[in-house]
Amino acid sequence: MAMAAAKGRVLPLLAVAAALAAALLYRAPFSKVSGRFPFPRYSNLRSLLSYEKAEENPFVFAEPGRGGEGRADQRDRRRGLPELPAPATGGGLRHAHLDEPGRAEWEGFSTGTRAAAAGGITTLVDMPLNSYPSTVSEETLKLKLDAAKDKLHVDVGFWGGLVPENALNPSALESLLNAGVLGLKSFMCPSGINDFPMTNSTHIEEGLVTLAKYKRPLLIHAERIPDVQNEDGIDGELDPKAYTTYLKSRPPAWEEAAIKDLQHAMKDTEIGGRSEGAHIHIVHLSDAKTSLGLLKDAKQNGARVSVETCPHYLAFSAEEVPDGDTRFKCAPPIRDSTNRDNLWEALLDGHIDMLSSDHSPSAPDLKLMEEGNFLRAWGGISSLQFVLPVTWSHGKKYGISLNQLASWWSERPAMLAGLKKKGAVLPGYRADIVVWKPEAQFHLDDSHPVYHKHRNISAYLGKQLSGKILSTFVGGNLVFAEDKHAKAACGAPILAK
Ligand SMILES: NC(=O)N[C@H]1NC(=O)NC1=O
Repeated sequence: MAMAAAKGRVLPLLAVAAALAAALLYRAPFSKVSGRFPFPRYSNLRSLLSYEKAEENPFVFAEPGRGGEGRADQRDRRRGLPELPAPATGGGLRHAHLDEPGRAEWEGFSTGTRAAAAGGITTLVDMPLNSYPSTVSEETLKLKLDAAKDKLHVDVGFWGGLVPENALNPSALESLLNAGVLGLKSFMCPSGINDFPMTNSTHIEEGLVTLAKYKRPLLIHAERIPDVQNEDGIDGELDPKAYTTYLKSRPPAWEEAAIKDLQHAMKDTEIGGRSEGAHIHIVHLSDAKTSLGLLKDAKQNGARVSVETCPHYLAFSAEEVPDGDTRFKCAPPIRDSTNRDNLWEALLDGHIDMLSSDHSPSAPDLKLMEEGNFLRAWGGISSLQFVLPVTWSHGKKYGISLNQLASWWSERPAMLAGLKKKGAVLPGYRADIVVWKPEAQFHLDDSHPVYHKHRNISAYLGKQLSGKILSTFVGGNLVFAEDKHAKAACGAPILAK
């Protein structure tokens, strides 16, 4: 698609040209991370390029002789945006449930990637569950690729599933990894989807041995039903519409129990351990107390472990979730405001390594919005299009910088997924860029375009946010600008080699 479409009246508004992962001015604060982050490769990266700085620093994307001049065209830059030569790079990256094939009525490759493009996201990694069948074998990955054909508006990689059926079978896992999944994902509690059963610590420890050979990560949903439930646990008398009931049904003890169970597996990833070279990544941490403390200790002891949290844990608090409003139901749950502040602190201190959307929509009827039953409704937040402005809008109160945002949303997720040509603006990298106006406010009212399949199940509707996406480039192609998508779906599937 022609770059010429990027020019015109949008571009003088350019405030920040941010490859969300990339940077020309930034040193990632790895020194502040407790323990070692498993991939210190980008420790001298420079990040966001502000419009003002773009005047001083030519916007260099390509190596000379590789599809461009290697620097911005002067005339184009005066108009606000450099002409982007083809093999450049950067990229905001999120993991999300796109639900196709099999549950396309929940989301889909076309709707999900259009929402991503509109939200300034250039790369997604699709979760292995909520689609049917789950992505647990070479054959089921092939079904994913077939379902995604000609539907991708941004680049999409795939996590595979670690489930009891393949976990103890190294050749099955190898065939899935050889087919190109970027890593594996497993659950330590029921996943909500019958065809994606949970794993125990033996499955995880064995799976890690195979993953170590491939140097690809295992993402873990770390909640486990404790052997002994606390007396505060749910009993039949409590009102299922009350958010406090849901909170009691899924206390921090679930996250703690899972992480305690993983201690042996984490130790195995240390130098000299049985699965040295493997990497455990804890998805969507909510408990900022004991669970986070256990992870800090494991990192400090040399385990190869990282952890993410999600915008919904940073934007909302239990106190403000209205009773019966199941749009806010997710697992683990959104906890109280002190916990939220502690998550921000841990993110800023480097104890939480990165962010992820965990966009997990369903068909609206499964959210039981009329009944308002928190115990029976689908658990999952629908958010993909909004995660960048949400994090920015809320993070400003905690003093975050644009460069930190780029690190949490792009550099580190790209490292986790092993995407060597994404996550930075560097010669030879894919030209993945979002152009946005961080200070521009907008209201997510009924007239605001939403590209997810089901707008009404998102807890962010009605909120005032700041950070308007002006345009999104994927691999040098302008995929979204002036509230419109490119006609062609020019995103690419990403397979590990
Ligand atoms: N199955 C599924 O998408 N589960 C997700 N939903 C959620 O709230 N947490 C999850 O892991």
